[in-house]
Amino acid sequence: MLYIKNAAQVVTVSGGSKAPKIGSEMEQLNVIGNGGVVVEGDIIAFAGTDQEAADYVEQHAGGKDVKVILAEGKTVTPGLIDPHTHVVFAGSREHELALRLRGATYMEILQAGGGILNSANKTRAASESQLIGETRKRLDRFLVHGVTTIEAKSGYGLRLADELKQLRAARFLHNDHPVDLVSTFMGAHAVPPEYKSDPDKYVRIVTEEMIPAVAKEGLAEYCDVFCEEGVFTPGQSKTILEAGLKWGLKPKIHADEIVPYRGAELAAEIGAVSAEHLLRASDAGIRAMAEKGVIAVLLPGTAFFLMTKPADARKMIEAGVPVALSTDRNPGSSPTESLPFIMNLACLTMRMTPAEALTACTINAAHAIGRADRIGSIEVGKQADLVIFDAPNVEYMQYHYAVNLTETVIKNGVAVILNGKRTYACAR
Ligand SMILES: N=CN[C@@H](CCC(=O)O)C(=O)O
Ligand SMILES: [Zn+2]
Repeated sequence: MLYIKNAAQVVTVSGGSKAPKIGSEMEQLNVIGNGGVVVEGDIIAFAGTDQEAADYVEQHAGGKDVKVILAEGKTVTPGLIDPHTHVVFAGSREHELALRLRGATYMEILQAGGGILNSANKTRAASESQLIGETRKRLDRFLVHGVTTIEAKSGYGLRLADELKQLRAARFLHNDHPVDLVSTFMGAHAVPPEYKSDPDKYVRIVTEEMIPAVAKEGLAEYCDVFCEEGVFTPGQSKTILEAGLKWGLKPKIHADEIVPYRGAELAAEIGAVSAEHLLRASDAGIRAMAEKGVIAVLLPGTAFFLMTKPADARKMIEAGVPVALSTDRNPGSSPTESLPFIMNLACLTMRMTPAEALTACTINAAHAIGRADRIGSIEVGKQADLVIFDAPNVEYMQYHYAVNLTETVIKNGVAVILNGKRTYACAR
């Protein structure tokens, strides 16, 4: 039995397990002041005031060993969830930052054969074990920032064997690392150079060869596509996502990131689980997403790193679109594992409130990856994924920005980071 004792705040984010929180619900964190949480095995057994928690422990411990973690002056939240990453790749692309600072745009770099295609070359050349080693370090960093579950997309293989290699690396790490990974197939991340003159042929390879192979091996739950001018058209994107659906892969879409391209509209039309980026989404697209309950996964770190205006989170929340947040961890447009910093940016650059930002990184993020029945809130019976932040309240977490306040991380009932120190065998 594990007893987190006397926290300044236990921020449960309860009440959203059936449907994502929208509008003013995103503000409702259901905070317990002077709270306690009790974990039995890997499950949350009790959450309430510390007095109630102490009574629960007395009544239920029954001679069992009780490990107590003191949380005085601290804030306890659900484990943070990142619903959009491209974490499995080889190498890095720091030279592109210098190019962009000298005036090149992200899309110009891609169109010249760099960007995603640069990472694809490195990922194709890497062995599965090399990919696992590089990705493991990134997962270690996610964990020290309080992130206990992430979504992970393929899309740096861009040919069958290498897409499968990425997804198998993700599956291996899901079983081998404390962070849980939920996989998405994104063979349609870019058109590889060998199909530059015939992108439709590549679309056919994605739909007729890659999707069936990924589905048959059970390597992904979702299918995603980069629907963007100069990458995949809305028509090609629809074809790919419908092929995914036929094979049981639920649709997600990179939409309206660089230019308005009717991606939000397409997400609503095909009933996507989520549409991601949305920096240039149209008003009609936002309305359509709200009507269909499509989750907006917003990535303010990407706008920050690409030095451009972020998505209009306020408009989306006011329209009733459920909003989630993510790092977008990838080597080109967002090389960070700090989801807490993304929450800071959501407040400081998109005017989300501290409460909305936390909802967006917990229960709404859980819905975006189909896990809201098990994670995303502190409720009895849910998986014991919890974080203790060295902050007296949620507002403080967003105010003391760009600093890692994560102190202790409980994953499946085990303190994998305890007072800032890893307790599991890790890469470094
Ligand atoms: N925009 C497309 N894909 C990624 C970036 C991938 C990369 O640059 O390597 C994103 O979500 O930002
Ligand atoms: Zn992305």
